[in-house]
Amino acid sequence: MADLKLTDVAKSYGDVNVLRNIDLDITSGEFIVFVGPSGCGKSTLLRMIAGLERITGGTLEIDGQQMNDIPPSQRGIAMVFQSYALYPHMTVRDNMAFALKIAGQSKEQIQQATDRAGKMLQLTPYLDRLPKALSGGQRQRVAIGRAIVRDPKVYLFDEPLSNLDAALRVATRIEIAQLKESMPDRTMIYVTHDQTEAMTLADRIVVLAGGGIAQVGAPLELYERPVNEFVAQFIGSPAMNLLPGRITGTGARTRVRLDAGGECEVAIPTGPEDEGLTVSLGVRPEDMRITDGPALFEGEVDLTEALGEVTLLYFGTGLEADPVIAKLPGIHNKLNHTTVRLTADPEAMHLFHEGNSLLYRDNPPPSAPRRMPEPEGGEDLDEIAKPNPAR
Ligand SMILES: Nc1ncnc2c1ncn2[C@@H]1O[C@H](COP(=O)(O)OP(=O)(O)OP(=O)(O)O)[C@@H](O)[C@H]1O
Repeated sequence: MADLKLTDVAKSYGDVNVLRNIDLDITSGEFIVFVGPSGCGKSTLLRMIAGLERITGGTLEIDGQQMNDIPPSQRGIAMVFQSYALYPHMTVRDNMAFALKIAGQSKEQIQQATDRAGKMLQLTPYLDRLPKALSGGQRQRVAIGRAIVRDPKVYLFDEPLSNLDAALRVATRIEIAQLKESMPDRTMIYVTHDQTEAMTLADRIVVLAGGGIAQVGAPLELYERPVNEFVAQFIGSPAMNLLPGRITGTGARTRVRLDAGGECEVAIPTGPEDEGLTVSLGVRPEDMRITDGPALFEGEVDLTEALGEVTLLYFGTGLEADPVIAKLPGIHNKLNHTTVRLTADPEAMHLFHEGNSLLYRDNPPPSAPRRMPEPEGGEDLDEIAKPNPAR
């Protein structure tokens, strides 16, 4: 068992508030991923859970026991760092055994634990090597092995794959997913900048922004039903297009006229009072397709990027929405500098008013935070994670 409960957790360094109002319930066995822009406090939050940073407000409980003042070694937690943090003069086995020796375990216990971890991580042939004789991926596996031998209740990973090249990243990501499957009752919390890691590893993603939580939810919930423009643009790559417009027809489906000229229908219900409301139409690049019929957007392609399986088309609109991006399956570099008409399915589009999704107006998701962070320190954060849309 390893349930974690964070209640109103805050962190400040002197006068600088880095995190505030963090409420989060993590259930035993969950794989939680923290994402958010650089400097939003992901590592700080992880380090507070580990006990490496003092919690300056609120409480952290693990299995019902308050942990604020419990030293890291007594929290039942192990942390894996981006930098591996291996002892260069010790063999792989000694690196993994180190914490167990300090804890006074017997030789047999240590041998058993390191053999087991070596086997789980396919490190058995390397147990007598020094870290310098290992690849980056193998070193990171040793770092994970050091955590495993201690058999913690909670694993914390701080960008563990970011020093690896692309192919090793994929291989090690899959190993971490398999590791989680082999330890279903262990809780894992993972910080990353990598969308693929977040989307594929997480049971739930926590999007941090502006010192607070913008949304918590299953990866596809955040992708399909973002609560606000910030989450909509943060999850998914390239980011969701946001096209300014106005509601011109209401009902079970909503009609929108875009400032750039196009028109479309969105499968989100609105009432007569919404007539004329200014909105942003959210369309993911991968949901756009070329049409001969009515278009929601028409423009000249400024640039194409053919990536093989998909082609990205970039359009300048002269509006705030620049550039509008479409992601089409296949190779379409001949479309460069041609005029293209684009549409998308009504079910695939989103509507935001003053930054917040109209989808949640009368029906806030349980994952949306109860209290929103106040913007602070001159950061332009007031559009992030507001309560449900005010009209
Ligand atoms: N010891 C410290 N003293 C003052 N400010 C700090 C200290 N440590 C971190 N910060 C600040 O706290 C904020 C959050 O830092 P943190 O490293 O947690 O962000 P992050 O989201 O993990 O960033 P990144 O994605 O770039 O790794 C940053 O603005 C950082 O400058």
